[in-house]
Amino acid sequence: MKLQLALDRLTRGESIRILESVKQHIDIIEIGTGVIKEYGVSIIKEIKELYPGKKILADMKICDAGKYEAKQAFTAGADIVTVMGFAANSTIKETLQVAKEMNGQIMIDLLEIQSADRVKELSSTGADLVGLHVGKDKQSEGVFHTDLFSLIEGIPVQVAVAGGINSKTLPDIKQHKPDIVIIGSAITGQENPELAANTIRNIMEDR
Ligand SMILES: O=C(CO)[C@H](O)[C@H](O)COP(=O)(O)O
Repeated sequence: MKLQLALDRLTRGESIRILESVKQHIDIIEIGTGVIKEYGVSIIKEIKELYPGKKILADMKICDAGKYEAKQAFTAGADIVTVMGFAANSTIKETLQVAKEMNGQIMIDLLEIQSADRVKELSSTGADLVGLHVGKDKQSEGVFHTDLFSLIEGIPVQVAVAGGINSKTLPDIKQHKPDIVIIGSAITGQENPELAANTIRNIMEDR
């Protein structure tokens, strides 16, 4: 199980300060959609250069023009790029093709996808990593719940989980053995992000 730190709604300086304090606890650095919109894809390049040993996920949330936008992120140094599950199959396939050519991977964000048939269809494109995700705005109705795992049951995909996950909800989520746990605010929004990341890592590792 890998820990992905989501850098959302942060400045460049805040992102780097937090990364410096939590780097020993995390496996994947997610550069959030809003951060990329604020600074452009150059922020991907900058963070990859600062942390060459970490995988970088660029949360591009691609929903169209897949080839062009995936290329932008991979060229800047992303290892994984997100594409939305509601995008056209042609977008998914083109993004996947670029990932293969550029030695990268795509994560299909299942935000608002409610049909397992759609997940099967997505998996049949050859994509092998999906994200079960409760969006920031929808978190006011409830954060990530383990019921969401039913969406991928029996489908041969690796799974990431995201959406308001914290040290209290993680133990239940862990029982479902997700491949990647994505955590943003429960680390970046804390007074002591290092302590928060350490606590989460300890739960993940049964320490
Ligand atoms: O993709 C995202 C928002 O679209 C976030 O990265 C993801 O939801 C994790 O952040 P948080 O733990 O704060 O919910």
